[in-house]
Amino acid sequence: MKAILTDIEGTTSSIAFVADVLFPYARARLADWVAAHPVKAAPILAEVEATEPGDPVTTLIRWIDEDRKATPLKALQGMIWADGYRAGGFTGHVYPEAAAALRRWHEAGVKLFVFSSGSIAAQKLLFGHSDMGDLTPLFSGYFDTTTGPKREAASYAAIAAAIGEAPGDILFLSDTPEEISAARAAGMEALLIDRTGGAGDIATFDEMSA
Ligand SMILES: CSCCC(=O)C(=O)COP(=O)(O)O
Ligand SMILES: [Mg+2]
Repeated sequence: MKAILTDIEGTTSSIAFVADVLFPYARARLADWVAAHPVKAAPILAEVEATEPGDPVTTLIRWIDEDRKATPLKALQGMIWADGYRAGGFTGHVYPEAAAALRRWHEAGVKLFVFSSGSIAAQKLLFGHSDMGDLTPLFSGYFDTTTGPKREAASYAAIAAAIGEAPGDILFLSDTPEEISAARAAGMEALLIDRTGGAGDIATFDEMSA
């Protein structure tokens, strides 16, 4: 493989970290953050209101509870999480074996990229302030849902074009079967990871180096 494209939640990082640390942090601070940053918040609130008429703050809090992968919500969450990372409130969870594999692949000359529903800013924060240290030097680029939905093949075709490699030379890793299907439909190699040891192709990144 010339490049590896990885998902975050459930793949490099635990679902529990996102659900039990990141989401509650943003949920508890969302209303105050919006009030304190009216200029940054305005375009996000307008986009939310255009999607769902009503009070956008109430909508955003419901979207967090529903784990909606909506681009404006993800942009706002990333801005709020920045405060938490910078204040040392938490570090980004990355499985030790995933961090080791990413370092190994980078060393071997494989280009590494991220594709997550979390905003690009949020991706850089998680890997930049991770339990395993600053992993951002390992990555050559980041993609989020501004490129396209993760369950649509066109998004993976667009990423391959942006990376500048043929889809068949790119390996995508994710814990979500619909994302794996979309990547394969675009011609990428793809492996489903199931960290519970269930029905995935792999359970850890170590199985890929075997
Ligand atoms: C980028 S950190 C925040 C994770 C997040 O908000 C999210 O929705 C993760 O989804 P993924 O596409 O990485 O499974
Ligand atoms: Mg995931």
